[in-house]
Amino acid sequence: MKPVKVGLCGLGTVGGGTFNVLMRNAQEIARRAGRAIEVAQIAARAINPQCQTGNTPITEDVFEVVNNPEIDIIVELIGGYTLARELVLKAIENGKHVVTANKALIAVHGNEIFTKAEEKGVIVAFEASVAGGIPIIKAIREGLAGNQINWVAGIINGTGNFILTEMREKGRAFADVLKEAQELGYAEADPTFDVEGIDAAHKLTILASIAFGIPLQFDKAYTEGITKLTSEDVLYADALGYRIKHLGVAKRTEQGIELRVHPTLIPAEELLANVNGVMNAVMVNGDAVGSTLYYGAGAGMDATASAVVADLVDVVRVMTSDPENRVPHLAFQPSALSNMPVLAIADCETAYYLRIQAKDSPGVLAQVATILSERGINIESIMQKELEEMDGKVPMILLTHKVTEAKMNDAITALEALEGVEGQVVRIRVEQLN
Ligand SMILES: NC(=O)c1ccc[n+]([C@@H]2O[C@H](COP(=O)([O-])OP(=O)(O)OC[C@H]3O[C@@H](n4cnc5c(N)ncnc54)[C@H](O)[C@@H]3O)[C@@H](O)[C@H]2O)c1
Ligand SMILES: N[C@@H](CCO)C(=O)O
Ligand code: NA
Repeated sequence: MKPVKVGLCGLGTVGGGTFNVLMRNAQEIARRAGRAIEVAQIAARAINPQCQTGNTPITEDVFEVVNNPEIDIIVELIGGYTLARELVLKAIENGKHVVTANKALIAVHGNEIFTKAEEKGVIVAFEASVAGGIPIIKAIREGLAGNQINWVAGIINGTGNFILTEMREKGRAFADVLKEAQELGYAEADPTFDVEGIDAAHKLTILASIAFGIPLQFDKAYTEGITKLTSEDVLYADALGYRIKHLGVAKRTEQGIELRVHPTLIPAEELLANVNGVMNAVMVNGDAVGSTLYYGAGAGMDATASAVVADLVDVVRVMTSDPENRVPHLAFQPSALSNMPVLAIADCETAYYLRIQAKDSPGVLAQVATILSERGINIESIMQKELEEMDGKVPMILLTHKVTEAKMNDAITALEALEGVEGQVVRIRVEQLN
């Protein structure tokens, strides 16, 4: 059979990795796909120096590739929302299948893109967009198709996890570790996407859609990054038997779907608490299967290429099949997507870690306890063991039982108004994952 022709748009970290894996494993890939997969043309401005592109034609104009009639599949690895959207829509219009690693594109424009793809009978595959090399899309969309999914919780930004790990284990400075993550090719073009939780929210939006069968709703995701975390809280969390991880949580409740990304205390013995460096891990809980865990490299050249190439093999295997019988883009049939609401963060419910800077007066603890109990917030434990005592102020650390964010906001406002409390109360959500 003739080789399938691929147009590779972008030859940076992921594009370069994809090109190299396609070359290195060409025979294995052809044995799996049933046909050879050939990169017929590349569009890129910057060329990954780790790539030997040989005779493969290279242009700077992505539309030259997208409009090349020889090409069957477009691989979009340039990133961003605007040009990527235009080129993917043009590829679909031209009847080409698309493979992308671009979670920003899918989370924000996915509903439009999938609708157009379904009209045209082409596939848009996006495994590399979530958790890099981990085949999490495939696992949820296909492997868990018999379940009602209850929740998904994951460490889904490699850069952020790398930063938190290096800070905790080696005491390195935030900016220094971020710079290294950029040099290693882990970070987004704009690294605030990584450290402010936007990238994780893009990925969580995608996971929630395929887990619960809801349209992509990135604008409803609650997003909090890791930039405000202090080493003090990391130490106190350790002392309490927890680790702080940057987590994405999508949970089905009776009221709707919780969709939130934020730093989270996780009991130190939990598997997710021990996922370090650039590694990602996603836990998925289904009513039939129970909890399952998927672990692997969340970013990087070859690991991400692994997912891009797997998508290419998938597309080659099914491109001649009847579009009606393919795995739906968002796991559920497009006509069967549900309108289950995504909850505002005020309506989400978690346990909390609170750090209150109390003046060293014995009355403060009683006042704090009263404020919490008046709002039905139960205290799980209190720590005041003065890891650090400065200027007569003693940090009071509390763990609470589960409560809605709205009630906690109200309690924190009251706590901050207390005479014996200084500055702002630090709050970090706590997740038990069971
Ligand atoms: N780096 C990772 O580990 C990783 C992992 C998973 C997903 N992703 C996603 O993969 C995509 C690519 O990321 P990357 O890290 O490889 O980026 P990169 O910056 O290393 O590479 C981008 C490539 O696109 C090309 N490009 C950009 N704008 C262009 C334009 N206007 N015309 C022609 N070429 C253009 C660049 O020249 C370069 O070759 C992004 O969507 C990113 O979110 C990255
Ligand atoms: N910047 C992303 C790349 C992988 O999607 C991360 O660090 O996880
Ligand atoms: Na993946």
